[in-house]
Amino acid sequence: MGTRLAISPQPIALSDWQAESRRQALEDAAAEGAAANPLLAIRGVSLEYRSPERVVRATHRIDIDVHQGDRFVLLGPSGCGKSTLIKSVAGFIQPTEGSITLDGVKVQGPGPDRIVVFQEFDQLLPWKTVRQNVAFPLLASRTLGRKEAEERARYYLDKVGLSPFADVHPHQLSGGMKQRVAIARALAMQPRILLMDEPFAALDALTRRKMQEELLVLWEDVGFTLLFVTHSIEEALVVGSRIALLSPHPGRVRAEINSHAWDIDSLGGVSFQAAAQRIHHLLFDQAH
Ligand SMILES: Nc1ncnc2c1ncn2[C@@H]1O[C@H](COP(=O)(O)OP(=O)(O)OP(=O)(O)O)[C@@H](O)[C@H]1O
Repeated sequence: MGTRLAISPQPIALSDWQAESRRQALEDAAAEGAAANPLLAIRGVSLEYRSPERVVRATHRIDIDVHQGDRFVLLGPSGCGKSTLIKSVAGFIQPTEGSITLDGVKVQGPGPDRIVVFQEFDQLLPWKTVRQNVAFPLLASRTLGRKEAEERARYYLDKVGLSPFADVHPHQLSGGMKQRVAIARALAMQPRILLMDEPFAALDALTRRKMQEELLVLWEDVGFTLLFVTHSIEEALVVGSRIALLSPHPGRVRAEINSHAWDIDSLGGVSFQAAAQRIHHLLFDQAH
C-alpha cells in the first residue's frame, strides 16, 4: 500500500517514513498472525431466520479465518447474508450450525471486543455532543472513568480529524462526519476487531472515496483488525487486504482473494480493472 493523503478537516496523515514503517510493522504482524491461530475463526456457520411460516437460510456453512491486522472484506450480492454474518460475529444472532470464536473463545453474545459501525447516519445519540457520543460507551461499559474516557474520546476524535467539532451535536454534522464520529467511537473502545457493515454506502461517491482513504490512513496509524462488508467490488479491492466472495442466497464462500496489491492509487489501472473483472466472473458466473 502506498502512502495515503488525509482529506479531512484536520489532516490525519503520517509523514511518509512513519506511514511506511507503520505499514511494514502491521503487515509483519499480520503475517505472524497468519502463521499462528486466527483471531476470528468462523467455522461451518449457517445462519437462519425462523418464523412460524418459514425458515430463511441466510448463509450456508461459511468458513473464514481473520488474522490480527487483516482488513478482511465480505463481498457479495444483495441478500447473500453479509449483514447477517457480521451480526452473528457481533453476537446478535447465534448460528444454527458451526461456531464463531474470537481469540479461541466462542462468541455467545455481544461484547466490547467487537464493535460494529453501521451504514445508517442515526447511530449517534442526538442529544449528546460529538465528544460525549465517543465517550459514552466507555462510560456505560465502565471501561474507563470520566476523565480517562474524555481523554480517550479526544484522542480518537483527533485521529479522525474532528477535534474542532467535539462540542457540536450530531445534527450539525454532514453524513461523512457522522460516520467519522461512529468510527472514532468504535475505535475508542479498542475492540479486538472492528466490524463495519457497508459504512460508506449511504454517502455520495466523492465522500465515499475520501472515507475509504481515511480508513486506510487510520488503519496504518492506529493498527486494528477490520471485518468490512460491501457489495462494491471496487470498494472491496481498495479497502481489503483479503476478500471472501460470497455466492447469492444463501451465502457460501465461493472464493478467497489476497488483495494486498490494490489500493486507491491503483484505481482505474489495468491490473485493478482485471482484478475487478475476475471477481465479477467469480461472483456471477454460474460455472464457478
Ligand atoms: N430479520 C429478518 N427476518 C427474515 N429474513 C431476513 C431478516 N434479515 C434478513 N433476512 C433475509 O436473510 C437473507 C440475507 O440477508 P442480509 O441482510 O444478511 O443480506 P446482505 O448480503 O447483507 O444484503 P444487502 O447487501 O442487501 O444488505 C435475505 O434473504 C434476507 O431477506
